[in-house]
Amino acid sequence: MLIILTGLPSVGKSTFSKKLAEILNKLGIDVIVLGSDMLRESFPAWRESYEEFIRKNTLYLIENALKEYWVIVDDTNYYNSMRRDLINIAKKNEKNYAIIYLRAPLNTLLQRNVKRGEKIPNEVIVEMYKKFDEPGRKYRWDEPFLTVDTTKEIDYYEIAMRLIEKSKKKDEKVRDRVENSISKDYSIINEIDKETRKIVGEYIKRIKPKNKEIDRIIKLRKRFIKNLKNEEDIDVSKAIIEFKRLLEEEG
Ligand SMILES: Nc1ncnc2c1ncn2[C@@H]1O[C@H](COP(=O)(O)OP(=O)(O)OP(=O)(O)O)[C@@H](O)[C@H]1O
Repeated sequence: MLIILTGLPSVGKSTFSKKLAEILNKLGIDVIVLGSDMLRESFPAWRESYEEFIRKNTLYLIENALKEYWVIVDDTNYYNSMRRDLINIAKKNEKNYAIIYLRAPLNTLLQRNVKRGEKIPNEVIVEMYKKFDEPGRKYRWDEPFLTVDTTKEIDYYEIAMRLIEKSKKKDEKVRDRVENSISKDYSIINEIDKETRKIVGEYIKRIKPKNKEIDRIIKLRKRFIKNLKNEEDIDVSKAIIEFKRLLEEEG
């Protein structure tokens, strides 16, 4: 299992990793916490030119560890491309993965950062906060398994149990198949949604109903789409015929 943490500096990723690893270890799971800071801090000084080496070798370490152990990635994983690289490692090795998004209000981050000596200037955190690529906002694959507010009490035991539960589920390939079929259903409903809007438009033009009746027709269409979402194996043409019949009968 690959646990991908993401969150801004000072949100509490290292604290969280350590505590979660301790609980998982107590529950009998061999787990290692890895992050790019391990390599970064092994250089006596920081240079931009080291960053590519650090990135590549952190991924290399993670992939090798994942073959044997659970891995918690203690990194900011600021861009969704970083999370995607990690997910690809999990998939390649047929392991489950879970993104855990740690969050806290900006003020809390700044206060914690000052308290630990402001190694990163507060202005940098403010800029990062503004631009942070929140997990799941753009892509479904990037959706967090859990979002943890680090200003509240964290139930590590509950989190560990949920991760163990997830690790027992079928591998990512099966999950991908399920996700693909969900997105297929979604695009079918979209198509029916568009088509029924057109039908309603033409119907209204033809019949010229009063305002009150128009409202009822609009509601009828909405209800039809809503009910469709609970159905399996939706057929576009059958659904359109059914909607036209409904409109003629109840419209
Ligand atoms: N849940 C929490 N409640 C209160 N303080 C916390 C919490 N988690 C972490 N802290 C404090 O916030 C500071 C930053 O924590 P930590 O090093 O775990 O953050 P981080 O997200 O790993 O930061 P970075 O990305 O810069 O390494 C530390 O001083 C830590 O004691």
